[in-house]
Amino acid sequence: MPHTLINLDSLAGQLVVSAQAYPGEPMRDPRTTAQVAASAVIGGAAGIRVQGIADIQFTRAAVEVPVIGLWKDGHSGVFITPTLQHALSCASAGAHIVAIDGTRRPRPDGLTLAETVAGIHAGSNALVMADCGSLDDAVAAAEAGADIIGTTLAGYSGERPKTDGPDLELIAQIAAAGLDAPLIAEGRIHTPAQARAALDAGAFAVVVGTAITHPASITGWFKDALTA
Ligand SMILES: CC(=O)N[C@H](C=O)[C@@H](O)[C@H](O)[C@H](O)COP(=O)(O)O
Repeated sequence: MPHTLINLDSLAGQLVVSAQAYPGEPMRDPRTTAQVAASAVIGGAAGIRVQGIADIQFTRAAVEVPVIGLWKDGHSGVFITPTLQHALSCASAGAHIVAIDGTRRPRPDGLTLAETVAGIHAGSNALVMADCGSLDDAVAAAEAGADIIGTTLAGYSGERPKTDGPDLELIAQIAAAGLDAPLIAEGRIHTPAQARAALDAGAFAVVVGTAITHPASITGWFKDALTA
């Protein structure tokens, strides 16, 4: 099956908005996710990233832009779309791009990253975004056939420090490596200036989540500023 339903050129230099509410939160409803996603598109998002099968389905129905889908299962280790079956479910739900753990850690189903990417390409028409946590991850993920490299797990997989803002050093390192797959900067991009800096560091596109779509966190930032 071809995995070319979308043209990645539409994301070049653009903003992708991640809309995710966490288990138990008031906004944890796929209809809400889709409404937030549609609002982000009105504001100029060229793509949307959402978590969960129902969220992918509702969001696909609500927006015309490419949808990056993932399935978080667990909270530690390999938890972003951890197995091939999780990934194929995301693709079946309508994700144009399936985001998966792209680190070099062992996967719960025992498959290698290359086998997982090949399985997604063979079993769906989705592209694969490898969520990486280091330069070594990114090099390995590109070699494994990932269509897109993300810095999503920088600061979360133990290989890189958890920087206050985006890990611009890593973004620059991966961009300089000249990998075959485009690089999407993701993780702790909290201001428009940081988004710009990520592009300037060599990213192909930028994902912003919390700073646009997570009101509890944003409210906390303001509250902390008032009480500090
Ligand atoms: C590490 C992890 O689980 N990242 C998740 C991946 O989908 C999300 O919780 C993040 O919100 C997303 O990556 C966007 O990043 P930020 O919210 O920092 O802009």
